[in-house]
Amino acid sequence: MLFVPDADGGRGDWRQFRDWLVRQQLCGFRRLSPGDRWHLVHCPGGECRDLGHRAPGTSLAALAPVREEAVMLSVRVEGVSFAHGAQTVLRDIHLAARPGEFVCLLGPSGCGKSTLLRLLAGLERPDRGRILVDGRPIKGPGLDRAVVFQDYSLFPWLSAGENVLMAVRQAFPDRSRAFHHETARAHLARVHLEDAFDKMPAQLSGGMRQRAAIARALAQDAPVLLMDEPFGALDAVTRTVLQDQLLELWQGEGQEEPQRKTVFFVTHDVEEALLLATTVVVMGTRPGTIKGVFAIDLPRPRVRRSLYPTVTFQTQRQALVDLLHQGLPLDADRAA
Ligand SMILES: Nc1ncnc2c1ncn2[C@@H]1O[C@H](COP(=O)(O)OP(=O)(O)OP(=O)(O)O)[C@@H](O)[C@H]1O
Repeated sequence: MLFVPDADGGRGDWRQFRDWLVRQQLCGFRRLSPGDRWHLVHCPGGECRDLGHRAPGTSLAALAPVREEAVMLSVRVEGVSFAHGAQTVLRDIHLAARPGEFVCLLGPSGCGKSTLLRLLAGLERPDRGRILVDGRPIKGPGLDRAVVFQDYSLFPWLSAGENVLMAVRQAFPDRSRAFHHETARAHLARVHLEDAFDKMPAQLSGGMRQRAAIARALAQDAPVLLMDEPFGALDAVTRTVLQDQLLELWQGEGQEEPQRKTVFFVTHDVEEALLLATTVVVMGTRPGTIKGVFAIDLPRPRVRRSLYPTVTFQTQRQALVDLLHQGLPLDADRAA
């Protein structure tokens, strides 16, 4: 399942090839009608041309001259490098995500996952390269991107409900007070916190705080959701419950990917990445670079009890673990 394009440009399984082309910003994709096969769409000068269905093994050579803007890209990271003082943290990162893609950034501690997320959030600025959201270069934090961190995601001086209300007011400044309250309550109910509107963050458990933080992020109504190890500080049981709830919320937004939010989710947990992601980006360290990109074709809805024992899951898990440990002073077999 691992697909790292070879030097002469990507042969292999069609879906992997398709995803790779999108990531290289050579093409965009769309369904021409519901239930249709995916078609490759090439947009010279903004005018879309349907290149039809491409068979497995299509050579990139035939498409190599196609370098125009890709359609349907939600987020694009173009040649981003970043340093903290003399320490280069990220070097020449290229990434692209379609609307509704769930991208897990997976990598060892210190490889720059959180830094990349902070750059996507606009909390840091790249030293080189740029990041585009919906085709526009970002210049700082914006309402088009909601962020959930491992901690500190709620304002401690506001109740859970007021935290969510604040986001609703920002997203819908022209709507009525009643609408704001109703929407905030509805978002809390989506994460099963209907009774916590008046509770202060300090009165909530870690899992409840993160659910409230997710409710606040969803209330922002942003097309892009950035999550930095949101369940990292939680116990194993709460973590699995929240993973499932996050999947439900994300999938509940629509049957087709473009109707869902584009999610970037930082984790160092391989199983979490496989459970959640449509795409896993594996990062390497010193300095942070991208080692490989996996398109995760596991069926949805993903139910861990039936998914984990399958050969496909185990094979993909092992491939990710091997790639993660490549070049690290660890024995991959023992680490698995
Ligand atoms: N504010 C800072 N000042 C200086 N160096 C920093 C700062 N923040 C992060 N770094 C360094 O940048 C590198 C990448 O850090 P980052 O937190 O992005 O990694 P990470 O992959 O998210 O790690 P982890 O999984 O442990 O959270 C690390 O070497 C870290 O020490």
